[in-house]
Amino acid sequence: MITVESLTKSYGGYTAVDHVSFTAAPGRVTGFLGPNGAGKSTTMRIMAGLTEPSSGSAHILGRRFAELPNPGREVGVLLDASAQHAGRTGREVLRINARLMGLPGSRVDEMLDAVGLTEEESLRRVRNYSLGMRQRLGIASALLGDPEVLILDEPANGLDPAGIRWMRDLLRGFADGGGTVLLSSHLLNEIEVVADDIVVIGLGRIVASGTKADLLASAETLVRADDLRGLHAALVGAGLASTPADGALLVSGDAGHIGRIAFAAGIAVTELRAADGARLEEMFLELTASTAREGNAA
Ligand SMILES: Nc1ncnc2c1ncn2[C@@H]1O[C@H](COP(=O)(O)OP(=O)(O)OP(=O)(O)O)[C@@H](O)[C@H]1O
Repeated sequence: MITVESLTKSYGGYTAVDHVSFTAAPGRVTGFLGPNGAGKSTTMRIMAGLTEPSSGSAHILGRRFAELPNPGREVGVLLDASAQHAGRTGREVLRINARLMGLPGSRVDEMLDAVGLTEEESLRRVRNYSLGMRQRLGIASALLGDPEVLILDEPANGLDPAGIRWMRDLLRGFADGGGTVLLSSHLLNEIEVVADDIVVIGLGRIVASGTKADLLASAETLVRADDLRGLHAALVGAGLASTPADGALLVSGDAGHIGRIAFAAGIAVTELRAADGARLEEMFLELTASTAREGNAA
């Protein structure tokens, strides 16, 4: 469990994180979504004890990071995959971390295997790793101590589609085993495929949070029919707002009501479903645009 309460971080006069509150629950993958510069990394750095908050708190398993008796055994953190020692081999990086945590050397092989780094790759120096390989190594480091909580900042960066799928399965398995996963991304699609809960941040403030199902649920229904014009007229005639969109209509009304109006008008419907994603995607696009206007977009 991660609990963030009214967390605020100011740099000079600039508030990078502004009264941020949310929880990430065990057994669930929580996606931390926001455009570039929204405050995701700052929030996660505070969670991992690397940055002091100006006010508010972040607790992992009920304690601040600095108060955790053996942090690596309780929380696995991946903040910047490129920050690993470039002159060491991947295997050395893991071996040193394992020793620091009092873990047997066999754990290193288990983790290399779990993240799909081969024996030969593990003997290369990290400076010669691709970004995707660094991410895998970073995830191996985070998992090494068999923690209950994972905090991963943009772990999908640099992974190819097969790698993203692998990571999704890995995080799903971790959460299904009772673990807490918080992962950040600036890409809605990345979060959408893996998260159970989503926290959206923009310009340092939480702008939405909830289950993915709730956030993706839309008040609108998408409907298609061969006679789209006729259906549009019938819906508008019945007092519903109907907007033509890409060979379909987006209608503010529930599917049953729309189906009955179509039936009464003698129009065969070819598709009728909740217009998923629209609300979150729109909100996220607006956020990205407003951030870009502030000149913060990377
Ligand atoms: N040490 C610092 N000094 C001054 N400003 C900072 C510092 N660290 C972060 N910021 C500012 O705080 C804001 C939030 O940055 P942060 O790295 O947390 O965003 P992010 O959501 O992780 O973005 P990205 O997706 O680009 O990684 C940015 O405007 C950034 O420039």
